[in-house]
Amino acid sequence: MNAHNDQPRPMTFTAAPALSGAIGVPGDKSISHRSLMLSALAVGESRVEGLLEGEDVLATAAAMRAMGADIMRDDDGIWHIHGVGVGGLMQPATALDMGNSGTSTRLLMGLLASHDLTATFIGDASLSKRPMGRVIEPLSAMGASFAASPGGRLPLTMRGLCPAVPISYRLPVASAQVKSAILLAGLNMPGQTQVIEPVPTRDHSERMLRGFGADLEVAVEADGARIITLTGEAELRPQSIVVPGDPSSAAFPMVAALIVPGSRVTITNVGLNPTRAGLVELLQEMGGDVTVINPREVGGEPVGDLVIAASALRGVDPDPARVPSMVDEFPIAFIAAAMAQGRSTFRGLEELRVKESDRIAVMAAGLRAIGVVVEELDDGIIIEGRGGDPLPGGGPIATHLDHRIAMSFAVAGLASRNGVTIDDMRPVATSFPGFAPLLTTLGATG
Ligand SMILES: O=C(O)C1=C[C@@H](OP(=O)(O)O)[C@@H](O)[C@H](O)C1
Ligand SMILES: C=C(OP(=O)(O)O)C(=O)O
Repeated sequence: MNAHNDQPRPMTFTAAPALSGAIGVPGDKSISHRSLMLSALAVGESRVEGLLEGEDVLATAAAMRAMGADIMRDDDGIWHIHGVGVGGLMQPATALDMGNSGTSTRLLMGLLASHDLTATFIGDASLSKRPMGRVIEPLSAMGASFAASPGGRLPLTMRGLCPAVPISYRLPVASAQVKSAILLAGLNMPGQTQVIEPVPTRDHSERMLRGFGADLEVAVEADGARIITLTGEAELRPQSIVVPGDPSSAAFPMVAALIVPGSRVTITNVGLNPTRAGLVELLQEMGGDVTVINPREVGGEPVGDLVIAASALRGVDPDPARVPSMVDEFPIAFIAAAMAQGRSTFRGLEELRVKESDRIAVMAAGLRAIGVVVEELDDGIIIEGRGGDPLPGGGPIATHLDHRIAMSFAVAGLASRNGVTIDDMRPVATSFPGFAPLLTTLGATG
């Protein structure tokens, strides 16, 4: 968004002394988007504490305001949202600028598909390359119509239909964004909307829809497939929401603490929903000393504090079945693998090619640039671990407008001999404002 209009902001991260201290990370991005969207559909005032104030979430806030919700932040950092009721969104006067955010785009396409309005979605160069056909297809079956750029991409204009037609849809790709788009569309139509997910993906939409009072049921089949049924013409009640810290953001200081010798770091208030916690498990399997303390529930989500101590890591071959539970954490997991003893083989990662960047190709190029031996596969990567030897370092790493690439190589720099230069740190503001200063509070030099 606006940060992308000025000049690239390169930065070099260098070998850090042992990291230490206790930190918190900003609010969960997925839950923050959904908090704003669902609050905007409830009649009355909702209150959100701990909302992620990153560019992606601010794009969602701006879109909801443009369609009639009253959204303000008070001086204590609490967000207050006065919703318009299910079906009450207004025609936006101008194009909705989704910036870099796939979640904003796909969830809002769903939300608007069952409203009698026309909306145009635009985004930055990264978002404009990402496939929207995966939501256009089911939403078209519900009656919405689309004029998209070639390949089903942004900019696109959609015309919603009210009343729309409920569908039963089996997800062809494991995607919480597609699942959520369909469920959000289902709120404003008569009858039952059903999504069948063969592989479970993050379930924040289900938890939160229920929390706001929607009639939503989940049945689990013998083969593990989940059948989610939402009854439409829902009435949502305003809520008071506390957003837990984002496990996808905690991933970066977590790996930093494991790979910088002598480190011991505590990260408080981290969301540990099992559909999101795959990285913690993977790092433990690699020999990482990661302990969860004070497990508790915050706002309907499991949360805990993580205590991490530097560890000698071992290579892994993770089961592709766990990919959805850590889909955004692979770039930083690759950095952990680069420091481990032995080879790691990651497979089943084809979805990584359609994130903010092609995360397989971009990570492979970046790892090579800092002296790691890798082999890129169609659906993954093989990484030859350095057995704890510092990474040689180098750069500048091309981040391609991808926040997670920038943060992954920043962490690599902390365990490098000669430092790692990132070509542009601006994208980090989409999900983790304050990332570099937070590393500095742990003792990193940048
Ligand atoms: O639903 C969500 O909030 C998200 C779902 C995932 O995307 P996919 O549904 O494309 O896997 C994830 O990569 C993204 O960061 C957030
Ligand atoms: C893939 C991501 O987000 P989005 O799809 O919302 O752009 C991410 O944050 O890693």
